[in-house]
Amino acid sequence: MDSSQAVYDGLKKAGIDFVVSVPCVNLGKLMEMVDCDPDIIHVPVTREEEGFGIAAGAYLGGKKPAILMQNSGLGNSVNVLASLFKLYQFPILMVISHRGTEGEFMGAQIPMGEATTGILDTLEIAYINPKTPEEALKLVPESWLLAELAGSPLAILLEISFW
Ligand SMILES: O=CCS(=O)(=O)O
Repeated sequence: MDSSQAVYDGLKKAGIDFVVSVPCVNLGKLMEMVDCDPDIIHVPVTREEEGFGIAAGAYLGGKKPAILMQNSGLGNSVNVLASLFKLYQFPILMVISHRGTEGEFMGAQIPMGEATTGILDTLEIAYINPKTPEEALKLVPESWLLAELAGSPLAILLEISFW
C-alpha cells in the first residue's frame, strides 16, 4: 500500500476536514491529495506555529483539524502547543515527517530528529510511530478519537523508513 495514500485514507476515515501544512519532501504527495480534496479545507502556511493558530480557530468553528509538518517545526511550536492547545484542551492530529531518523540524508536534521520525542514528552503530547502504511491506516483514525477524548494534540511520527 502507498504510504501517502494510507495516511490520507486514515485522515479521511477520522473525518479530518481542515488541514494546515508546512512542506517537507516526504509530505509532498500527501499534501497534493489533501489539496485536491473538495471536502478538506487546506491552508498551506509558512510556519508551524501559524498553522496551529489557524487550526485552533478552525476547531472552535467546528472543524476536525490536522497539521502536516516536519519535526523540525516542533521547535517553533512549543509555546502554541502549551499555551493554546494544552491549556484549552484542543485536539489536533500532528502528522509529522520525522526527519533525522535512520536513512536521513541531511546532517542538519539529526539533532531535532533526536530531540523530537523528548519535546513531545515534555509537553505531555502522546505520539504513535506507525512503521507501515497498513499500521497508519488503522492508527490514524484511532488517534483522532484519542485526541478528541483527551482534548489534546496527538502526534503521528512517520520516520524516513515509513515512506
Ligand atoms: O527541511 C528540509 C527540506 S526537505 O528535505 O524537506 O526538502
